[in-house]
Parts: sequence; C-alpha cells; structure tokens
Amino acid sequence: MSEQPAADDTNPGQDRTGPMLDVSDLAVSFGGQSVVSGVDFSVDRGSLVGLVGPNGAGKTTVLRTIKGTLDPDIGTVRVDGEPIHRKSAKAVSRLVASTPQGTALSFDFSVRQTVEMGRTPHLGRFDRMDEADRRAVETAMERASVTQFADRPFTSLSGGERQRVLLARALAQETPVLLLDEPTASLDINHAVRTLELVRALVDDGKTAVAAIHDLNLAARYCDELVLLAGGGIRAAGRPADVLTSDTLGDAFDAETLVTTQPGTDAPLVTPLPEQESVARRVHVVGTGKPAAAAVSKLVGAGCRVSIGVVPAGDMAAERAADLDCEAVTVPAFAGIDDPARQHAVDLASAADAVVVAGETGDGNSTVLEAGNARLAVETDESAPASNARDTVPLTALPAAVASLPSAEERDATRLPAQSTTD
Ligand SMILES: Nc1ncnc2c1ncn2[C@@H]1O[C@H](COP(=O)(O)OP(=O)(O)OP(=O)(O)O)[C@@H](O)[C@H]1O
Repeated sequence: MSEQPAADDTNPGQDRTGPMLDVSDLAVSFGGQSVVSGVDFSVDRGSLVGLVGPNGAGKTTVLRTIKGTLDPDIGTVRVDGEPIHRKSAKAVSRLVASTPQGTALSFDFSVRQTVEMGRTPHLGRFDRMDEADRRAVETAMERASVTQFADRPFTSLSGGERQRVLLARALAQETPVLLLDEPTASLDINHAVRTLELVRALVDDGKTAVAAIHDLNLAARYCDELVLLAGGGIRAAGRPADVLTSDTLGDAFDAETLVTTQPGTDAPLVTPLPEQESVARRVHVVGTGKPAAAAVSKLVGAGCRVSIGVVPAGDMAAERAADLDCEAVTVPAFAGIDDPARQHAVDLASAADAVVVAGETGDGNSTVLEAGNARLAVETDESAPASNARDTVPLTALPAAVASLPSAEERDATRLPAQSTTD
C-alpha cells in the first residue's frame, strides 16, 4: 500500500510558480579540497538541463549534492521552492529520483525486484505493494523497454541493459525531478538515442530533469539548456548554441573544435579537431576588408599557401595579401570585375584545396565561388554569413577546419572516372 506523504513533503503541484529545481551558490569540497564553488542554476518545470564538462569537473558531485547524498560547504538546493536539507531522506526520495553513473550492484535481485525498489519511498517499512505500486513498476519497465528482462537476474544483463533497468527504477519512483548521471554511457547509439528520446518525452510530459552527459552532440540535441562545468565552477550556461562555442569549448576542454549545426535541427554539432602543427593546404580566399584580411593572416600563420581574389586594389585584404607574399587577383577599385581577372581567380579557386569566404564577396565573384572545392565561411560580426558556404566556422578554428577537409588531390582520386562513350 502506498504511504501517505509525510508532513514535511511538499506537494509539487503544477500550479506553483518558480523553478522546480534551484541550485544556489553551491560549493563542495572533499577533505578541504574544493571541487566546485559558486554553482548557481535553476531548472524550470518540464525542462531538461544537461550538465557537461571535462572529466573531473564535478558533474557527479553536483548531482549527488542536489539529491542530498553530499552536503555542500555552502549553498542551497531547493526543490519546488523548499530547501532539501530541511527534508527527511524519504521525503527527498519522493521528489528526486536518480540513476547512478555505474551499474555495478552487488546483490542479485531480478530486474522486476530491482525496479520495485523504486517504490520504497512510497511504502512503509513493512508495507506490501498494492495494485498502484505494481502498475507503476510495470509502466516504468515498459517505458524503459526492459519488460522482456523482468525475471532475469540484474547481474546477468549487459551494461547497457542494466542502465535501462536503473532508469526504470527511477521512473517507478514517480518523482517530479529526475537526475541522470551519464544515462547513455554504456549504450549503443540506437539505445542512447532511444533513452534520450524517452527522457525528452518524460520532460515534455512535465518532469524536470538534469542529466550529466559526456556526448556534447546528444546533450545539445536533447537538452533545453546546458550548464558547462570546468575549472571548479560554471564556465557557461544557457541554450546549447550559446554554451557550445569553439571559444568556450577551447577554454573548458583545452581542445580545438569545429562547431557547426546538426542536420535538420538548430542544435550545435561539435567536432573535435586534431591539433595542427602546420596546415599544408592551398586555400583561396574570396572576400574583402577586415574579415578577409584576418582570414589571410590566420591561414598564412598556420602554414597554408594562400591566394585571394577577385578583390579591389587598395582593399585591406589585398594589402594584407601583398604584405604576406600571397597571390592576389585585383581589379581597380570601383571598376567591376573583368573577365581575365575572374578567370584567373577561378583557376586559383579550382586548384585550391579549400575556398574560404570571409566578409563581403561582391556579386562578380559568384563564378569564383562556384569553381571552388569545399567551401568554408568565416564567422564575422559585420555581416550575414556568406551565401553558399558549406560550413561557417569561427576564425580561430579556420586552420583546423581547413585541415579536416580532404585535399584537392584526395578529392580527385575518389572522384568516379567519367564513363567512356567509346566502350
Ligand atoms: N569521495 C571523493 N573523495 C575525494 N575526491 C573526490 C571524491 N569524489 C569525487 N572526487 C573528486 O572530485 C572531482 C570531481 O569529481 P566528479 O566525479 O564529480 O567529476 P565528473 O565531472 O563527474 O567527472 P567524470 O566526467 O569523469 O565522471 C574529481 O577530481 C574527483 O577526483
């Protein structure tokens, strides 16, 4: 029989206002060694926040503190407006369910018995489960797709199957808040996506969830907001596209990344790039002004052989190219682009490994852009991203982005030979 809520239970009604979960100025240390401090974020009802960050940044520590397993040095965690430290462990368990990072359980219960443990906060010590409890267990097993394992010993399951059982246990707890520590860690891509689709569906139905997720692209795709932990605190927080920028990731993970967009969504797509000593690529730049000049400098600095054009003589980018001994196809200012200049630039673009668009290109350069292989655009704050570019990258990531593309020779080698008509 399900126990009545204790006196210190809040009733997390949907009509309450304010965030469902509020973490305020949290600091946690182990043996006097600070792990995180100044951790401040809140999670709205019916939303999913992803905790991301490098190994050891404190994601698990923050999750454990939220559910009350660890006491913070300072700071408060409120669930539905109530500080959790004022509540009994059982009362907290009626509000917050969690799945652990590891899946090692030493006891050998069946899967159903393991999921039934999720009902503990709703039962008195010697109570038996009633019909409603059993229904909650069956529903949780179905939602996590583990019903087919119900009678198997938990320890006989694979790591990924165990992870889904532990999610089912958390669902059986029927709490308004769900904390997930690496819910997809040992899952194959199909089950990882299905698990996050399930979490998303639960959140869309009104649950509030925080999940530590290593895979930044899955986090970006499924979370409403991200909190990036690094260096002992929050490095960035907000919408995935605002948090997962090349600069922020460079600081937090000490890694060069290319950030583009996941196909069919507006979620960012993070591609880690190898560290580049020297980028031995031929690059043709199309553009003018400061953005094009900066791109030329960046590429030359990275070891690329750079050409530019067509560009008006006297333009900042043309002068920069001249200073750096790069070939520049120029026409007199305000004269328009003539055919020989255009053809010369088309030849350079066709022979280059990559064409980089930076700043204004001018209509007359459209043939040059079409001639070029693997087009990249440099992000500028001056104007809209150049049209027809395949990917837009920040200036800092430009050399690595160029290096990640196949060279012109590699591309030619993989091109299918033209079919002979004489055969
Ligand atoms: N019980 C403990 N005693 C001492 N130090 C600890 C303890 N638990 C965690 N730490 C330390 O706290 C830091 C944060 O650990 P935590 O597990 O929270 O990081 P994380 O971001 O979850 O890492 P990962 O991505 O590797 O899972 C680490 O340096 C870790 O060694």
